[in-house]
Amino acid sequence: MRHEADAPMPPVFQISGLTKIYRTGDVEVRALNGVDLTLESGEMAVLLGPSGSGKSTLLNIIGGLDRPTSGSVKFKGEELAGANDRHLTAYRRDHVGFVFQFYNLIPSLTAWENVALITEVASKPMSAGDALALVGLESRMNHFPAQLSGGEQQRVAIARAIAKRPEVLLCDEPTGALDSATGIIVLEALARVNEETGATTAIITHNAGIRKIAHRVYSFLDGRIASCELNEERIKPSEVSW
Ligand SMILES: Nc1ncnc2c1ncn2[C@@H]1O[C@H](COP(=O)(O)OP(=O)(O)OP(=O)(O)O)[C@@H](O)[C@H]1O
Repeated sequence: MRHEADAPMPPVFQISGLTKIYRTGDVEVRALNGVDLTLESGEMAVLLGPSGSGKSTLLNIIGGLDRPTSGSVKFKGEELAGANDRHLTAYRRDHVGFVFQFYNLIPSLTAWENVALITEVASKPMSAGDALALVGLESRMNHFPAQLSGGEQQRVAIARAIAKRPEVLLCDEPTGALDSATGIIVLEALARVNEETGATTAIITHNAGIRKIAHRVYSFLDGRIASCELNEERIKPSEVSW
């Protein structure tokens, strides 16, 4: 007899046949066209592909910000595709941290206050200080965003995203606005967060040089997955050639 404890853990995300069609008047855009994709617990995945290939659409759907037209999105075995607004809001609040290209920090609050704003409403957060220390900003906690570089502001945004201890960290072009040296520091922060918190991490990028820091790379083309590679050997962000 099989005991429950022996049952294999479902992947964090199991996505199959995912389609998203945007309709504006008579114009139809098939942003995703039958995507199958898996993300295992704790893995770091890079999503690569040209502009318009569907990467952000996929990230928004797995983050519960948008709904597919058809197909299945299972989060730890639970179907999200037909979830109502309330369910999706609870899912995002409890499980998902987002990092975007632009940091969206509140200018009148310090780094610590920007993070603490989130820890105040989360159920089992780490402290704002611990979250900022994880991204190497312990000495900048009392600075306002205008007193921080772009890379430091992005690290505050990462601290804010992970302070509630999400199981999933979704990053849409997190280094898109940064020069290479700063981008590498931000990737180092993401790799450290992934290792130390175990958050399953997906990073969208246009920069193919970043692919080798991931466990797995999904390449998008025209709303489909053109290829999926597993990296047998990963490189450190400091070894990325930009
Ligand atoms: N809200 C929307 N309404 C209509 N079309 C949309 C919408 N969002 C995205 N699209 C279209 O869907 C397609 C996929 O867009 P998506 O943003 O997912 O691509 P992407 O790979 O993330 O591109 P980029 O790298 O430029 O961000 C594009 O043709 C885009 O114009």
